[in-house]
Amino acid sequence: MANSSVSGACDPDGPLLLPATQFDWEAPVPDNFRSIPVLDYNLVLSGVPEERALFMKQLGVVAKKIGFAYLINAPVDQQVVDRLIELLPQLFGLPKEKKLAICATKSPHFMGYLQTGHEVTVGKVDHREQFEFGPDRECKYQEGQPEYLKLKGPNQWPSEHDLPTFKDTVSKYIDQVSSASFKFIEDIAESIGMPRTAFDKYFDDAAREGCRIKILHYPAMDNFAEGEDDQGVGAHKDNWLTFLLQASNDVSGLEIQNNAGEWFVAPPMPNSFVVNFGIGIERITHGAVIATTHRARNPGKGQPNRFSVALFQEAAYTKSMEPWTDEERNLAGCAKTTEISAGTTYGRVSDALPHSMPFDNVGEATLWNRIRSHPDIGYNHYSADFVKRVLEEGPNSHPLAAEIAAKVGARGYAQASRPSTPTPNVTPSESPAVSPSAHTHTSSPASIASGGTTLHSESNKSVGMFPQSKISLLEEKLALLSCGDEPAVRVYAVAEPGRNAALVVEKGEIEKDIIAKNRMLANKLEVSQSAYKGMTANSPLMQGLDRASKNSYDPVTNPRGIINLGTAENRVMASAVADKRFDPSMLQYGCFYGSLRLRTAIAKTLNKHFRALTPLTESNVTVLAGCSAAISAMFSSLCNPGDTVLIATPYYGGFDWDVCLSSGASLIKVHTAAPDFALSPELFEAAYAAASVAPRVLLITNPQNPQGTTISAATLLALLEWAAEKQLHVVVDEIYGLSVYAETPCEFVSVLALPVPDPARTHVVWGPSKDFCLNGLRVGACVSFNDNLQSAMRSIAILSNIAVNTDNLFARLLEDSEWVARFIDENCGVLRALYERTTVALDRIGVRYLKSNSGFFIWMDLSPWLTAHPKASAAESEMMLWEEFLEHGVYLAPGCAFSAPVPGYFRLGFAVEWEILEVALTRMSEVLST
Ligand SMILES: O=C(O)CCC(=O)C(=O)O
Ligand SMILES: [Fe+2]
Repeated sequence: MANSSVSGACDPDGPLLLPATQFDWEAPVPDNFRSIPVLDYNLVLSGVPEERALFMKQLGVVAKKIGFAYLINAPVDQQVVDRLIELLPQLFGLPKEKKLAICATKSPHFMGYLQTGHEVTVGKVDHREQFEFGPDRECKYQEGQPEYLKLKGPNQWPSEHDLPTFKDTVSKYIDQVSSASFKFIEDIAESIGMPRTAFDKYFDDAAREGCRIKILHYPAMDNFAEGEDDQGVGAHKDNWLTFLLQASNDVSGLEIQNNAGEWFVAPPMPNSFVVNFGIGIERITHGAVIATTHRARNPGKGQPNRFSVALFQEAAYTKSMEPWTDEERNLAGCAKTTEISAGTTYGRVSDALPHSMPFDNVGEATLWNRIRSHPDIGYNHYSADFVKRVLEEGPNSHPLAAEIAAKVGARGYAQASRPSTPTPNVTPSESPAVSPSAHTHTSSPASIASGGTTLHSESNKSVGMFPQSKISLLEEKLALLSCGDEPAVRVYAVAEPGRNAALVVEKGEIEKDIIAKNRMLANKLEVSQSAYKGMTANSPLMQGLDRASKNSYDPVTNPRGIINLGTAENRVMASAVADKRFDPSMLQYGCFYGSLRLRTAIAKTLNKHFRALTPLTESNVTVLAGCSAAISAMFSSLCNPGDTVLIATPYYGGFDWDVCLSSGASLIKVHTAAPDFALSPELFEAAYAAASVAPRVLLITNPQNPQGTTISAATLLALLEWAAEKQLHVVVDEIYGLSVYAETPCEFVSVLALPVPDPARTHVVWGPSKDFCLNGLRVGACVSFNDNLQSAMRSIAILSNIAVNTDNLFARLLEDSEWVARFIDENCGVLRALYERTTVALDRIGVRYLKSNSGFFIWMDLSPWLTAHPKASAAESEMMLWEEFLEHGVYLAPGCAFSAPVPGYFRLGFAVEWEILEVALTRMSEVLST
């Protein structure tokens, strides 16, 4: 019996195994193809029409002739994939009792662990153990409804303690690969000449929530019993669309059968997915897309174990899998390529969904298949009648099939064939007993994410558009909002006719409710409310940085990557700073609020370059690990929880964290007006008068971010006078104070250079992140003549104190005052040149922007381009445009990240090499010209 599955395996004298990357796309695909080609998704992501067309042509060949391909550069975060791969040996290495504690036999949703011997393909036991996970969701099944609704439900996770980050990693993996697969199914339609929406009708919201994955472990044959074969999974076709991750780079196992009936190996290819189509797609496309038979073999003796992760996209359970009608196909000129006969194509076997669908819908067919593979789970959780029908259908080699057949009274079952390999050793304790009592159905509460037309009634308000693939995430958030006795906020995620879902919130005292809910949720997590706010905040600045750094542009190695113009970093002058080296001897604690040496160096530098009216000494400076820490220490020292801080919009969104999180204070946003966003005491006076809690601090940034402009000395003085009258503290963040490239000197005036009316209440924050390209160094200085404030800040500096080496390094840099002066000069020259070149390009595109003189931003008004999305609100359109830029490889910071008073503004950071900036500007103009 050994190796019986190998018959028909690769003929060593057969055609050469062509390296996948050299696949000859022009030649007709021979029936006896011996490799599968590589599809590069960058051809789609590049946005270049010719490349897209090439991809579609190649995918068409794959769809019609091969059924399998490697897909590289899929829009999936490689770090998530790598993390998952890293976790797999630990997952399967969990003690047996921990794995069995989340055994799938306990789950009506077939979620969880299945040990070897519990799956059978074409009459033989598969030698693989597996975990099945899906999007975490409530089960919507209720008594009396079709049983297949029970298939979708919550996961059984290994505990966070046993496997830290596993749940998060798998959830992200499912989310991202599902999204990629939903794009890909549209690509498949396009590749065979159908509209991209041709498959849409086979999906519903539940299907689009995300796909299931099977995490698979194929043990090497070392411990196999004598005579056992190497069937990891027997020959089969998949159901619909599979994204397979071959997670062990050094061991093959997947084998594919070509159209001549021969088998060949598809070796692992790092950083790729193997995609393949199932018989569902084959059926509805009338064979225009083929489903190809494949199998997996266990690694031989002495080889490493093999891991893989299969993500199975499924059609909607509620739909029937009716093939495309003739009209649908004729419309797109899609020829009827192959007549599909039941069960077989090209003489290949199929162990999946039958081609002729004797079922009302996909859900029933899926449940049928699942129970056929796992009659024990069927018996534990589904009606005896359904299990009986499945078992009566034909032979079933599951180790418990005979026992279950007897219990449900399946007729004729005695004739069923037994496994052709030794029955795996299944002890009762490993295989949770088939208990008749488990037949009682537990009805789960209805999900809050109900669909339906009532949601669009007058009383509802749409508050956001989200890709459908994100609905499950929304639901999670909404479930949080709505938990408690009575849902205080009724929120629904519903599909819109297009490709987005709308989040609908019923009118009501939403703000108040959310605050109350947040308090409750913070209590539940036993964290403070401000920490909870931080934990749940999700700024585009963070998201953009994350996405841009994970797929960062490089002209040689990643020319299609994202160019980051959104993050406030001066990268253009970084190399000029890099030759200032660290002193490695500084390994002991230093002064927690900055060494005397560093504080002195900072004081001297600011005295000189900010032209301080009253010279600073080291006693006026407290240093922390970055300006966020400095601002946080300053506001924690100035404010009590509940205090308020006046701030003009647009402002650097990070203040939401820096100012509020530790202090418990909140921001009162004072809206300025486009196009110049000017500040005035009157503006603040109005907000002051309207505030229910008297403000305690006025926070100003100068030079301004995101505007890239300076505040005139006259305006500053007027603001300081007004604040002094009100006894407000004024904090001026001057972090861009040395990056002033204005044509006329003195366009920037530091508050330290002014005769301030209330010196004890006037404070400055400065650090080298921006002016010296040292974001990563983490140095931030609180500058103030107020001794009490200094001691308060120094007392909490230990919570985020500067590293000694950093302290030393930066002190040495500043002490080289000639170098500092030269650097500032050179930096400003470079910034000026880049500003000019960038604005010339923007003028050419026709983009309006605020004229800047400092920092390294251009605050662009892209509102004329928002009208491209008539159905969405302006704020939604801003995010859509943002997304479009990202998809075209440019990250710009959207105005909402700065609480911009009007939608449609974007911040462009131009402190990058001109060659790169130029590429980014071209990409921008491409987006704006479509
Ligand atoms: O693990 C593999 O390589 C193949 C898995 C597979 O084909 C399946 O589970 O459907
Ligand atoms: Fe498969």
